[in-house]
Amino acid sequence: MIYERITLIGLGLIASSIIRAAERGGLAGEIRGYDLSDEARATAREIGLGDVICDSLEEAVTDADLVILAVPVGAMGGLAERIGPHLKPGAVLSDVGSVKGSVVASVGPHVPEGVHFIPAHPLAGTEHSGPRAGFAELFDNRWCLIVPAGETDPQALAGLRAFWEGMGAHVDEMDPEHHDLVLAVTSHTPHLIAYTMVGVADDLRRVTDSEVIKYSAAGFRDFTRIAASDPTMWRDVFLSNKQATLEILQRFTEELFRLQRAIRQDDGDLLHDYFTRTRAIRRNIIEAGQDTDAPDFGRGAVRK
Ligand SMILES: NC(=O)c1ccc[n+]([C@@H]2O[C@H](COP(=O)([O-])OP(=O)(O)OC[C@H]3O[C@@H](n4cnc5c(N)ncnc54)[C@H](O)[C@@H]3O)[C@@H](O)[C@H]2O)c1
Ligand SMILES: O=C(O)C(=O)C[C@]1(C(=O)O)C=C[C@@H](O)C=C1
Repeated sequence: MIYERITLIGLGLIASSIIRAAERGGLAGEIRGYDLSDEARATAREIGLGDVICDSLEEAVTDADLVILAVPVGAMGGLAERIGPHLKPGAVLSDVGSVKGSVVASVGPHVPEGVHFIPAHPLAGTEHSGPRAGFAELFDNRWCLIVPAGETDPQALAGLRAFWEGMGAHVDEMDPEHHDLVLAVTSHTPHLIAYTMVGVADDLRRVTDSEVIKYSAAGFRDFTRIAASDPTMWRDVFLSNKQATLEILQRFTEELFRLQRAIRQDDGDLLHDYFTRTRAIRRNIIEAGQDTDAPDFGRGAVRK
C-alpha cells in the first residue's frame, strides 16, 4: 500500500481507470470519489467504483493522503479553490490534465502551505468518457509524465512516482512548458486534424451520399475514433494550450501547402522523399522500443 486514503475528483474515464488500477495493485487503503454530476455519482455507486462515493467535495477530500483532480482542465482552478481549505497538511494534490502550464497557473495559487502539489499526465486514453469507461489496464506500459511545479518534496514525489508505477506506467519528469509543446505535437494538433477531417467528410456527405461511412478505410476510421472524444475535454485542451497548439498548427499548415503544391506540380520526387522520411520516423520509434503498443515496451523491443 502506498497511501492510506486516496480521493478521485471527476469520475470519468481516467479517474475510473485509476480506481481500477489502484485496486488491482493494492495501492490504497481506501478509495473515495466525487463527481459534480448526480448521474456520474449514481453510476459510480451502481458499478461499485471505489469504496465510498461522496455527495460533497469536503467529505471527499478531508483526511485524504492523495487527491487527484480528473476533471476537464478548464475546471481545475475553481475546484482547487474549493477544496484547498479542506486538504490535510502533508497531503499530495495531483491532477491528470492534458495541459500542464494552465493547470500549474490555475491550481497553484490555491494550494495551502504544507500540501504538496505535483501535477501529472498519463499518456493513455480512449475516445470514451464517464465512470463506465475505465479499466485497470489503461496505464499498463504507458508513460505518465510528472510535471513538478517548482521545488518539490522528494518523498512526496517518490510516493506519486511509485503510485503510477504500481498502476503499470513508466514515469518521466518534464517541465510544464516543454510538456505543453511536446503534447501539442504528439496529441493536441493531431486531434484537431482528426476533428477537421471528419468535419470535412461530414460536409461532403451530401455529395458522396453514405459512401463516406460505408467505404471508410482504416485511416479515416482512426480519425473518426479520435474525433469521437469528449467535446468538453478537448475544448478546454485547445483553449488552455493556445500558444503551443497555434505554433504547431502554423507549421503544419505550411507543410500542407508544400505538399499541396507538389501534387499540383506533379512533383513525385518531393512526395516520395517526404513519405520516405516519415516512414523512417515510425521505424525509429519501434526500433528504439518506444512503441507503447508493443508488448514489452521499454525493454528495447524491436517489432518487425
Ligand atoms: N480521455 C483521455 O484520453 C485523457 C487522457 C489523459 C488525460 N486526460 C485528462 O484527464 C481529465 C479527465 O478526462 P476524462 O477523459 O476522464 O474525462 P470524462 O469526461 O470521462 O470525465 C470527466 C468527469 O469530470 C466531471 N466534472 C467536470 N467538472 C467537474 C467539477 N468541477 N467537479 C467535479 N467533477 C467534475 C464530469 O462530470 C465527468 O464525469 C481531463 O483533464 C483530460 O484532459 C484525458
Ligand atoms: O488514444 C486516445 O484515444 C487518445 O487520444 C489518448 C491521448 C493521446 O492523444 O494519446 C489523448 C489525450 C491525452 O491527454 C493523452 C492521451
